Amino acid sequence: MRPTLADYTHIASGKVRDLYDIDGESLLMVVSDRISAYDHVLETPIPDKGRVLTAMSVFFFNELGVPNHLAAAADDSRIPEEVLGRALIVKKLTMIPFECVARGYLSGSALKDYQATGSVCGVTLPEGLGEASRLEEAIFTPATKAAIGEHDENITFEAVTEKLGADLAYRLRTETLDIYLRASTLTEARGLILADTKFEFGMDSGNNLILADEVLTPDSSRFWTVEDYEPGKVQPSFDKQFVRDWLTSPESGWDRDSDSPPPPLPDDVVDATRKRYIEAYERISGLSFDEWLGESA
Ligand SMILES: CCOC(=O)Cn1cc(-c2ncnc(N)c2C#N)cn1
Repeated sequence: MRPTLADYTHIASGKVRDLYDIDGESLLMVVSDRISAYDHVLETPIPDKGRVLTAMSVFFFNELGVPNHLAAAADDSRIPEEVLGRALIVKKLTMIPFECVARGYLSGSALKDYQATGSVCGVTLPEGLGEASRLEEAIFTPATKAAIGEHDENITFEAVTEKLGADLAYRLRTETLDIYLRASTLTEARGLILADTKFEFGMDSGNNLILADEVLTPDSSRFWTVEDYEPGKVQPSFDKQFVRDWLTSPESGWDRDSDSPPPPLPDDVVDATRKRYIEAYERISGLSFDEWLGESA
């Protein structure tokens, strides 16, 4: 008989994930079907999104072979039935208070910083770059962990060094870029560009650096298709473009610049988005989502 979520102590919530304490040493990371767009968490869930993103993290944790916070199998008996397939038992760590971001392409806040200063997180880039430019080599662009609703703030490697010391800062940069390079090579061979991604690390009781949080999911990364890649313009988001296009179409009746919340999504946008998440997982992992744990929504 599996426990229920009520048996665990809720300790934190993000936009789409919730964290529970199991026994002081292990946590339960629960991934919901919620989706965010334009800084809003939408009222319409995407069925199976939580299960797909959990399956993607598990695939990469296994594929990468670096020390990570997974503390049990995805079907461990301590995982409640209601979240089976979209929840993982993880080792409780002392989290490092920085987002460790690797970027192989220029987009988002990094592009804004580059356009303003010619550099990103103190890293000077060549002149003449624009939206979605591929960087000669991937860069480490750490950021502070913003509260919900706020944006992470890009900071310099020196600021990380000042806070954590040179050794740990250097290890974070090296680990982040190594994992990015390996993951982006794998995804690109399967037709998907990993433009950038965000890792979180923690320290265990043995003072070992451990890869934590979710890894290499569409929520923590930008994925574009190799086929449609065209530098110089905003690339379609592999997973969220149907949602973004509908929300900014006259059909939605929503004004992105207003304070009003986005309207509910139509079924066809929900279904197309659900299919994109599954496609991303199956193309990257080579596995069938039908084989993944839990009940399809
Ligand atoms: C609720 C959504 O926010 C997060 O999951 C971010 N977060 C992670 C932790 C964490 N804390 C201790 N040990 C861990 N293994 C982890 C992990 N992952 C705390 N916040």
